[in-house]
Amino acid sequence: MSRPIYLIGARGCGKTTVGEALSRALGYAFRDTDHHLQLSTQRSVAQIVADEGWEGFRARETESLKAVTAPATVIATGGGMVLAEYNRRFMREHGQVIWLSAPSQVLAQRLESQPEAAQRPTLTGRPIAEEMGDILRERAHLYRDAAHHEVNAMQAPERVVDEILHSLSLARAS
Ligand SMILES: Nc1ncnc2c1ncn2[C@@H]1O[C@H](COP(=O)(O)OP(=O)(O)OP(=O)(O)O)[C@@H](O)[C@H]1O
Ligand SMILES: O=C(O)C1=C[C@@H](O)[C@@H](O)[C@H](O)C1
Ligand SMILES: [Mg+2]
Repeated sequence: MSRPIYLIGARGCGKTTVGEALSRALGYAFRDTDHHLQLSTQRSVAQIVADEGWEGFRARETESLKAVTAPATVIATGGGMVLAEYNRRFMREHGQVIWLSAPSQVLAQRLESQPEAAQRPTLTGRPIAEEMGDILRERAHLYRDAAHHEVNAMQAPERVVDEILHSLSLARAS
């Protein structure tokens, strides 16, 4: 059975972009936890947070992770999926976990050119470049702990896909 592949990392690291390409390369399905939540609640992240707070959003995010988990599926996770220990353990136990890693300045530049504020409401109230620095300082160890493999997300998306495929074949051979 082909175990799911979970892509983790901060906002803007390319989980959705790379995940779609990786799923095509493998002939896998593609799911996205933020998108699943949006469809199942008919609300954006910003609306859920306004209605239920971040705590409510995080609880729904865990349900979304479980709902999309299936064999032969590439799963793009929300940037904060690793905050809960339950989610980190769930992903490691159910599949292969890949961290798309890039410096905060690169992430901030990408997000500035495509903000999508309804899906990415501010986490700290600070300007985006500062926020991404704070978020990576807080979360880098969680991404590292959750991941089976760390991949350089500053390369072109097709190179990122190749590096993931390489990591996975090494993982299978060992
Ligand atoms: N490897 C890459 N090189 C250059 N630009 C990229 C790369 N990956 C993604 N991008 C661009 O960065 C932006 C964010 O990408 P994407 O939406 O895939 O990130 P994400 O990790 O899914 O973010 P979120 O956690 O908010 O869902 C998009 O404009 C996308 O085109
Ligand atoms: O980094 C985060 O905490 C988030 C990232 C997005 O994918 C969404 O899940 C939401 O905006 C929260
Ligand atoms: Mg995404």
